Amino acid sequence: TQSTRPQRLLGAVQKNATRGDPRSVVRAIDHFCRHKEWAMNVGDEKGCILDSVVSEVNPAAVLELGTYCGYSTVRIASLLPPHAKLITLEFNPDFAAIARQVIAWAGLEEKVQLVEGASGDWIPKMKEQFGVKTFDLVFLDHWKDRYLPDTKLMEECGLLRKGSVLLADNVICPGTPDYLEYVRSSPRYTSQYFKSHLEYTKVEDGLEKSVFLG
Ligand SMILES: CNc1ncnc2c1ncn2[C@@H]1O[C@H](/C=C/CNC(=O)c2cc(-c3ccc(F)cc3)cc(O)c2O)[C@H](F)[C@H]1O
Ligand SMILES: [Mg+2]
Repeated sequence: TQSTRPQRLLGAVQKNATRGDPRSVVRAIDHFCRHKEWAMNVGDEKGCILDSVVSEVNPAAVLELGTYCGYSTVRIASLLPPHAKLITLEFNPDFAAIARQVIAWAGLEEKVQLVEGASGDWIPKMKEQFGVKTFDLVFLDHWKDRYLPDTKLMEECGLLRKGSVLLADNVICPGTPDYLEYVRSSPRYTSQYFKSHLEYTKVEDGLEKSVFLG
């Protein structure tokens, strides 16, 4: 039977990356996506911006919406201080299964909790289920029309504190117009656009960094 693209991406990691070496896992995925098959990972160019924001925030609690194959999960988790935790939500069981193996190959299982389910169902349960108070950093990279409703849900559930950072992928391509309008016009956020390119292409895209003001 035919393999799927995520399965072939995992194969490239197992073939070309060193177990326990997150950077080699990131490099193997980027090489696969640039030279073999494009896939919707945040990629190396936007990934450097992601890395700099993670390092600046130095978060103890991170939420990622949309794990896919775990590329950004590995990038973020590899930069976390000891005892910091990354919770990543993925509702497609096939993607979740691949991501678990990518995260394991990187040796980052201790820092990552992959939750199989929908953000809308799990965001309201974060406190009771995972003992989370608030998130220091949220990386949004799931369905683009869900960025805004899920942000409002996180606000309502008290998961954001003064200074919490939201970092959103794809605000230009495919685009998240309602989310962008909201974080840029709301007095409760200060927003900054990091211009870049759609992963592995020359098409414009970028990340929006929004700090919640409480
Ligand atoms: C809605 N709640 C969810 N809860 C848990 N997991 C979820 C939820 N929603 C989706 N997922 C999960 O999160 C992932 C979804 C990622 C979506 N990403 C994109 O579409 C996306 C698209 C492009 C793109 C650009 C140009 C072009 F020509 C073609 C594609 C580039 C990008 O960087 C992207 O991130 C996963 F697939 C889904 O199961
Ligand atoms: Mg993306």
